Parts: sequence; structure tokens; C-alpha cells
Amino acid sequence: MSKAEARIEEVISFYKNKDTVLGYRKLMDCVIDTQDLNLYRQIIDLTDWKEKHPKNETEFIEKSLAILELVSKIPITEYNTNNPVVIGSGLTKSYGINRFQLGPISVEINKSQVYGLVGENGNGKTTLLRILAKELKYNEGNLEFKFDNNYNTNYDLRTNLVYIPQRTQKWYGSLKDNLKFVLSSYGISPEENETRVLMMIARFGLWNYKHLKWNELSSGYKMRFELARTLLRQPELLLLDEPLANLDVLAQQVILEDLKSMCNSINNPIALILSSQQLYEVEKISDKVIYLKDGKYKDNKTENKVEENQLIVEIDCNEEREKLLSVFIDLHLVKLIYNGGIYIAYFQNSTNFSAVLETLGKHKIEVTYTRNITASTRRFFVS
Ligand SMILES: Nc1ncnc2c1ncn2[C@@H]1O[C@H](COP(=O)(O)OP(=O)(O)OP(=O)(O)O)[C@@H](O)[C@H]1O
Repeated sequence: MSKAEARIEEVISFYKNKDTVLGYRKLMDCVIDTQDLNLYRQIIDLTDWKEKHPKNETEFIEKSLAILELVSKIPITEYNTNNPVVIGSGLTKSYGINRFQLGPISVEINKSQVYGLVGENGNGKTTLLRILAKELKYNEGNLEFKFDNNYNTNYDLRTNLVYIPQRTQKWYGSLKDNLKFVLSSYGISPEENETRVLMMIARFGLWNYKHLKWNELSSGYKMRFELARTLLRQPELLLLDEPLANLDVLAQQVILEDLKSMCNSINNPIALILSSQQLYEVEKISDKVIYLKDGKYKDNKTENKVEENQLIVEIDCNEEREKLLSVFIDLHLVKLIYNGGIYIAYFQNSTNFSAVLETLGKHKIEVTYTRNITASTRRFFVS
């Protein structure tokens, strides 16, 4: 089964299980990959219809599946994602003597991959992103881009590479007009411009917000606007600094899923590096998580000999340390660290996480939260 066929199957199963919101977003991704403006128009009409008939789910599903049927007839060429789009090697940056030093850091990423960049405040995430975005000069190392579209000028580079900083700039006029402005410089007809823009507005759930101005949008919708604007430009590399800041948990998940879908386009994939404080949410969608500490690099694939041989579990409970030590007596506990709010328990790797859960249950320990962080970058934060 080809990737395109598998994705169509996935959409059908979402609709079958009445996950229509997600199903519709995935259907729109399929339609975007066809680059067929007639199908774009059908999505635009259906989005408008859906807003007017929010309760008519059965008919909405029928209409969606009819579009999906048309999508399935259009061949989609799979993009070969085997080569990196950016190669940074031995990059260093210093802000001056006795000041912050980043690196040396080497990083390369292919299209359709997502890398999460995590670390506490002031550890160099923005600095690294700005270097990769060519916004900041590095001191040593080498940075090479391998874009399909050649770039000769900085303006061309900005088409292939989009960097969205933490604080995005204010814009004037309506959301829709601002999106149309993006495409106006690409020399496409006004009709096609309207269709492509409305398609993106539908995809990012901005239908009822398209006539609003910057100061009328919440942070979450401003971020959706930024993503719609970015996707219209069809970049090859996308660098996002804290896209989840100011978003509620649900909005964070939706944005991350949308980003992942965008990057995994079958014929137009994007390489994405995003920084965030939302470790677990980012880990869920990332192919690799890079952890920066004092400008130095670790990733969740890095092997750490001591930790590799251990099971590391985070436990939030109100019990005394002695009680937990006695509970874990048969589980080959190596050490138990309390960081003021949460216990971090290190076990020999012969212990399973399920055995830890069973033991906690058996001793009726009131656990508010627990997580196996053995493979998570979280272990770097707590060690
Ligand atoms: N232009 C600059 N001149 C001097 N020092 C700087 C400059 N920009 C950043 N720094 C310092 O470099 C360090 C790393 O900053 P950076 O913004 O890259 O970290 P960050 O991990 O993105 O932090 P945050 O999570 O708070 O955004 C900090 O100590 C910061 O004070």
C-alpha cells in the first residue's frame, strides 16, 4: 500500500469512528497534496456548509467521503526524503568573553522529520535556531543548506527557509487579506490566490476568523495564522521558536498534530525544528529531541552508560521517602531522589515499569502522577 493509499484508509477510519474533526483535518491534508484547485474549492464549499449546518453530521460525513473518493483517483508522487536539507557541523557561538557559549553543535535534518529543541530558559535554544535561520553569525563550524529550489539571494533563502520567532510581528488589515498578500508576490492569478488562501483558512480552523484583525485574535489563532501563512509559502525548512507559548493544552496538541501533518506531506514535506518548554507534548511528535544545557547538546538517542542500564520513574505522591524506600525494597532500587515536588526513582533495568505500578498499587500509595522517563529527555532535566 502506498503512503497516499494508507492515508486515505486512515481518513476513512476516522470518519467511521465519528472522529470527524480529526478526519476532516486529515482529509484536507490529502486534498492539499493533490494541488488540485477544483478539490480545494469543494473543501471551501464544504467548510462553509459545515459552519452553517453544524449539527448535520451524517450529511457532512457523506460529503467528506465523496471528496475523498475524488482524491483517491489523483496520483500523488512521493517525495524522496533520504537526504538532509540542512547540515550544521561543529557550530559554535559566543556572545563574548565570559559570556554564554553555544556548542560545538552538529545537527542535520531531512524533510518530513520533526526535531524538538528543549532546555531550561537561557540555555541556547533561540541562539541555535537563529544560527540555523542565518539570522545570527556563528563563530566556528559549517552550515550548509541543500534545498531543491536554488537560492542566490537572501530573499530566495527566506522562501525556502521560514523562521518564526517567539514574538511574531503585528500585522494590519484582515487575516484573509494578509494571507492573500503572501501569494500576491508569487505572480499567481487573483482567483487562484483566493482559492489557495481560503483552503489554508479552512485547514487551520480559521473560517470564522478570516475577517478579524490582529488585535482581535487570541494567541492560539495568531499562531494558526502564522502556520497558514507559512504553508502558503511552501518552505523546505521551518524553524519555530516556542510556538506553543501561551496556548492551552488542547490547542498545543492540535497545533503539534497540524505541524506534524504539514511536515509529513507526501509530495511536499518540510523539515521542522521547534523549541518548546512542553517536553512531553513535543516528544510525542518528534523524531528526535535535542536537549540544550549551558549551550551543550544531548539528544534522546544519546547513550548514557549509567542511565541506559536503569529504569527511571517519576512519581508524584505525598508519601515519606522512608515509606517509598521500604515499598521498593524488592525492586532493585538504585537511588531515590526528591526534588521538592516529585520523586525520581532509579531502578536496575531488570525491573519493569509495570512492576513499579503494581507495587505502588499493592501498597495503596496515593499517586497523583507517575511516568516512565527512561527514554525521555526529561531525565536530563531531573538529573
Ligand atoms: N545578543 C545577545 N548578547 C549577549 N548575550 C545574549 C544575547 N542573546 C542571548 N544571550 C544570552 O545567551 C544565552 C542563551 O540565550 P537564548 O535566548 O539562546 O536561550 P533560550 O534557551 O532560547 O532561552 P529561553 O527559553 O528563555 O527563550 C542567555 O544567557 C542569554 O542571556
